[in-house]
Amino acid sequence: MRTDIGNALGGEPALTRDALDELDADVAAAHERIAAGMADDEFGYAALNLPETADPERIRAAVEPFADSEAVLTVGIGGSALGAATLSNALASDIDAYYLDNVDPEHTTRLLDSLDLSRTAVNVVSNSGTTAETLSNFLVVREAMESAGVDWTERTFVTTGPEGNLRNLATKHDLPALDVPAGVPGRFSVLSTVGLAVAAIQGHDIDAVLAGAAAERERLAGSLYDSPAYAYGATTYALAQRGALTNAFMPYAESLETFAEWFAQLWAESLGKDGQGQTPARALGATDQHSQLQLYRAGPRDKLVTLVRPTERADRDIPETDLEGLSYLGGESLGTLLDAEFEATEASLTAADCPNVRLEIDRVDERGLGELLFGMEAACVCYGELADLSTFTQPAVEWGKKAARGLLGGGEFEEAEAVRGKDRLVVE
Ligand SMILES: O=P(O)(O)OC[C@H]1O[C@H](O)[C@H](O)[C@@H](O)[C@@H]1O
Repeated sequence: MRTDIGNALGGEPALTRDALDELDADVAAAHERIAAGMADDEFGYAALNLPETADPERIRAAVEPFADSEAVLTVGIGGSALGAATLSNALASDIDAYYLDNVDPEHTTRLLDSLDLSRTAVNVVSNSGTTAETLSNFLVVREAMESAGVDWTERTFVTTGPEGNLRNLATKHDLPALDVPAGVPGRFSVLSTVGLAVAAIQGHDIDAVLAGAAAERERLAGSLYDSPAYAYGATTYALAQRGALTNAFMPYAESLETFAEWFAQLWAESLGKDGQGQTPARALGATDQHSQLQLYRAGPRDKLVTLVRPTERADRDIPETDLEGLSYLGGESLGTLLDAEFEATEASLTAADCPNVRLEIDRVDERGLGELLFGMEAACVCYGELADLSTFTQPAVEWGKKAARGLLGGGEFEEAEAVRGKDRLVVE
């Protein structure tokens, strides 16, 4: 992974060389903390050890019974779905991957009606084993399998922590079970059983994903000048301090669209606390040049734009044409055009003094994805250390989970009851 920072903000370099050197001293301290956490496999920091500690053999062995599937359906939400979806949506496979994360009944019904459940592997993923959306969706899927005459116990495996309803279910029905490694929060779990099982079923090279991540891990050092991951984490933090409170994450590759979703969870849930954080916005190049870019370039000066691209891709020529005004396109390729759009957006942002960061990998393949995934995780942890945040907790999300359970009668939650309907304006 390469990080290339366009360091303008409102006409001046946002980060002078002196400011960067000062920041670098803080990065050295942050790295010391991170390295100590990794050495002790502390909660959260343990995720940065996954390139070494994940066991691809074990993952492949666990999913082997499902190799004959024509599709794999993951039931999970948040960090229990987005990592796997990032990989499966980035890489082509003959085995289709589907995700049930939301509990939208129309979507669930439509999806289940479209699948041949007798040829589908079902992967139920929940670290806690208690998440209402996941367990509800699982019960619905199980019923659909039974109705279709499919023995659900033959086609289901779970990925979960040591305790909880899902673990009990796996034990009761003797389902194959993969363990969520200890100390790895959901949004940092893509390089574990949670993110890699689907990729393994789809025949992707999960060793290469881990090798890409390991290469980026090797480059974590006490200086932002030596580590593309820390360079990204430290400069996004410093730019946020200077007012760039939104980070528009804009890959120039259709295959990385879900990556932006995964990034949004990582950034929002890890860093959005104590009145701090940087709002992740999801965009896609070149499509969103024709919609969101107007705001990024000319709207409030509270943003940075992260442009992401592979430097190599399978290309496709644009046919020659004698259509008037279009001859400049003939003989070019779609890839050349996309690259020109990328460079033009970068120039456009720089010309308007909008900070922008370029992240590049060689290719959208297993290795490149491993680099980018690990790079963003390490960047996020670095940002969290610099901002003195508890990167690996999500109290605001827990509040909502408890409230939903309380409102459904699954437990008391007076705080939610107390504010229901408070200070609202209803217009009918
Ligand atoms: O894996 P689970 O325990 O089901 O949790 C799924 C998701 O639940 C919550 O929303 C957490 O904030 C997420 O970080 C987590 O990924």
